[in-house]
Amino acid sequence: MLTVRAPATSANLGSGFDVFGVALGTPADVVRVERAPETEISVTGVGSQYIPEDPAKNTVGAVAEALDAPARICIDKGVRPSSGLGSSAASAAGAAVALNELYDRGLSREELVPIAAEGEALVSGEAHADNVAPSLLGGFTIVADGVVTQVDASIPVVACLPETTVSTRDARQVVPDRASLSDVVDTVGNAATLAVGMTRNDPELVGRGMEDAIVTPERTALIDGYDRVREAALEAGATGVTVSGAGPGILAVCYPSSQRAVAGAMIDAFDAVGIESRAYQTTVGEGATCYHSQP
Ligand SMILES: Nc1ncnc2c1ncn2[C@@H]1O[C@H](COP(=O)(O)OP(=O)(O)OP(=O)(O)O)[C@@H](O)[C@H]1O
Ligand SMILES: N[C@@H](CCO)C(=O)O
Repeated sequence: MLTVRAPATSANLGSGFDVFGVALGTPADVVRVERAPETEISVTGVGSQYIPEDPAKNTVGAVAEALDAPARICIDKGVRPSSGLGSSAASAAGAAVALNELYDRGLSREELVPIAAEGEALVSGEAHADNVAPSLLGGFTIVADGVVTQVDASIPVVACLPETTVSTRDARQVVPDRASLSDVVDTVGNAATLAVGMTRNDPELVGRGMEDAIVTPERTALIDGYDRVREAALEAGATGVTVSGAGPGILAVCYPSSQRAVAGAMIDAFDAVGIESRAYQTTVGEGATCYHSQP
């Protein structure tokens, strides 16, 4: 039995739609695998009742198929599905690392990115890799034209998850297919600012660079309480706030000294509109870790 911990991730970061992603210190999925004649999947943990165990419908089934690596796969979900924290991607990334090891396929983490992205194609209709890349590689990742660039980063964040859910498939329907030149110019400027901020571990630059006037405004309309939560986080000291992935999770960047206040303000703001939520106070962290192996 071989065990892999694969972290939650936050994709887009506002200005980097389908391009940027970060690995989060917490939460994470734990994926255990052992060789079997055919793939069998069992799922426990947060939201497991909503996750299919049929290999044709689970992201890890798509990964086992792509690696030609049938296995008994146990997923212990720490990342709630349809939350915006890359739940489907965490399982896929964990399975990719575990099965690559189990079957001695010898693929690098970069080579596993398109394989894990097959799982995303299964659930959202598109093999976008902006969640699987940081879950596999850690830190901050840029996926551009199929090529992944990674930098280690250590930025404090608060990921606040309301009890509501938004499916990525639905949230992709509201993405506009056109943008004005001035919005594109602003977004390029913000994305560049954010990327430099990651290389400098600078929460101010990262927070400022998350602004986006193209995709995010359409997505926030799907999240009850978004404007109130964003305002509350900024007032409590966040340097930037945006939708995490396809939502409904909301990501705030901050300095360590204001992390606790930001988390409390976000929970209170959701509470004020009658929505329960939980906040992860964490930092941009490591990629999937293979931490236990037994014969
Ligand atoms: N191993 C898995 N883990 C989680 N969800 C899975 C898994 N396999 C299939 N799914 C399905 O994928 C959907 C959740 O994926 P979705 O992309 O909508 O959410 P997410 O991964 O939490 O969010 P985001 O990609 O916005 O960060 C659910 O319908 C769920 O049943
Ligand atoms: N880039 C993807 C991430 C969510 O899986 C989206 O926003 O649709």
